[in-house]
Amino acid sequence: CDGHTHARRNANDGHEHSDGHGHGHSAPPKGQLTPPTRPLEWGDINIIHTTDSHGWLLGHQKAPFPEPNYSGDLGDFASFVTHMREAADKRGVDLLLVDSGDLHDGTGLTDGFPPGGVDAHDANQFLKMLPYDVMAIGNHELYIYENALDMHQNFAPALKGRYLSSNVNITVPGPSGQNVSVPIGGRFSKFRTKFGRKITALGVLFDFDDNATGTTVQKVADMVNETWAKAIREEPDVFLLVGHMPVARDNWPLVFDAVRAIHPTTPILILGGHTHIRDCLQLDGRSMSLESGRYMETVGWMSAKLDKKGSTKDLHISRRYLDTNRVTYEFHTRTNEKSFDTSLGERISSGLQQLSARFNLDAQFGIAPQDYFRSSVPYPSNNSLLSLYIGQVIPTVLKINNSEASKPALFITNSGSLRFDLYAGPFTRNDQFTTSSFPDSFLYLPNIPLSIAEAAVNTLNDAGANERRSLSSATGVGLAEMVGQYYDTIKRYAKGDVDSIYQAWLMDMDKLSGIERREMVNLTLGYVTQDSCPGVGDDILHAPLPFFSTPDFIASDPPSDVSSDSPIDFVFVDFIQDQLLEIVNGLQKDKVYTAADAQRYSDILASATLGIFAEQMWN
Ligand SMILES: Nc1ccn([C@@H]2O[C@H](COP(=O)(O)O)[C@@H](O)[C@H]2O)c(=O)n1
Repeated sequence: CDGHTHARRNANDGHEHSDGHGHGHSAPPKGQLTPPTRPLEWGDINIIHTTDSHGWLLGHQKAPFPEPNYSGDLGDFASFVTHMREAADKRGVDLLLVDSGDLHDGTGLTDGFPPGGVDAHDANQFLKMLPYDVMAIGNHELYIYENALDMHQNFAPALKGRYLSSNVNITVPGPSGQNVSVPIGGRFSKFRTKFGRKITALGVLFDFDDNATGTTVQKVADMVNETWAKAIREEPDVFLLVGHMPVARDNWPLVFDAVRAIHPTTPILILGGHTHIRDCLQLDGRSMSLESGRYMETVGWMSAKLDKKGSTKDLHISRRYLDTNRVTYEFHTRTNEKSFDTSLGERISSGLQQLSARFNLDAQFGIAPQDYFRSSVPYPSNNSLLSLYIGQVIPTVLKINNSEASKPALFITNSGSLRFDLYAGPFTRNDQFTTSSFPDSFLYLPNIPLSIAEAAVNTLNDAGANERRSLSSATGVGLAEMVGQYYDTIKRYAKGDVDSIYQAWLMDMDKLSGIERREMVNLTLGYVTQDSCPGVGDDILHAPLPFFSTPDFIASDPPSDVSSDSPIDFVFVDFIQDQLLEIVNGLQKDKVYTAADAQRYSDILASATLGIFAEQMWN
């Protein structure tokens, strides 16, 4: 792809943001946002969909495009929902608000809690203020038992049976003191809409296997044969299949087929998530499956015109991907700057600001001298976030107060742990969490020959490169076909590792329209979606960011003056331990390494490294 761009990157001056001087935490100017041109299509059942919000409730606050596209906060979203509900009432149609999970991990609002707190607990109080009809559990609710317990005890009850975990349980002390395994939320929900339509809803999680001890995830294939069979026997007007599972290349067809076996023509609306992409497909003419991106960058819209029971005609179903900003929201609710805000919206916005202040999220570690990008610049390069992280941040920070520091070391991490671009200007506590949110530990295997450590990095990445080729929508290879071929890929997928799918999506949009669209001066940078549903899905026409392929695993430069058979410390993040041990064991036969051989390298957690680096180097 070409790196150069006419499409706007910098909202302040209308020109490409190239060297990154002086762009910090500033409110995006509304006048620079492109307004939509097409009203939404309404049906009898309409759905507003969010997924994978990961704590991005204060909106995206950086100035360079595409960030201003997503500058609306949860309060703005709440005002949008209120106006849309009123519009639905006026039309006499139903409007449902649905979320597909992953509320945890991603910003300071969720992860910046003080000692003794629980991830996302405080931010979730604001989500509870929205009138969600159905929410489903995500894998990020399950990495840590305390988070899952908090969802079970303090979040699910607010949804009154509509926080759904059809295949996810938690073990808790029962009334008689013995441990019992119970659904984290509801198994399924049957309810009537405001205008009397019967809905049967489920909340399904993909086959995730990296969940915390004390939680269980039943395989989707087993779920459809058990509990669930009862839930679908009776015919509703609409099946609402919500779940933290991508709409393509996963197990939705199992769930869909189970319903279709009993109800061949009942409308089935599927709202998925997890891979962070915008996507839509139709499993048949009376169904639609929608996935609505990530990080509150996208609000999905689906509308279905219902016909007579038993009709075999194709249903009229539409979808749209909205950018989450006030210009979009005002356009679709026919409001303006004065009439848009609701008291609920204002309460949520100011409450989130107070939470941000309480968590000290604006505290500054240092001033980043330039932008560092995740995938819109080549790796390695001077403005690659991956290069900065593995080349400078990790080797510098992990050597602090470390008795191992004098020994030669090779550092490796998964690129998926870096979740967001790092912009020039003040680098705050919130930026630290958006860029690297996981409190993962650094472990090491001592005395690994340098050549074995380097070969392990290459082997890990070979699996990743194959995977990306397969996942490109241009080839359309399904997950099932990949089993056996890329066994390692499947294991990573089951751990929740889907970054390569998001990266493949970015690669495709750059390949298909990047050069031509970035030449168009009237377009701002943003997502360009090619899905397989009819018509154009994106609400706003954008130019895609340039995309450069990056490895799934990044390693520091090998220590200098060390021969290839010299022993070194092989330092890695614990999230990749299982894969790494398996590969090291495949590459050498001197010793079978197990988890017991992996020692703690540093007390500093991954989520703290960038802040420590910024304090030392950017002041
Ligand atoms: N402890 C963890 C947990 C996850 N990751 C990374 O996050 C990705 C999964 O997140 P989704 O939002 O895509 O579900 C996964 O690909 C890992 O790269 C991590 O690094 N550490």
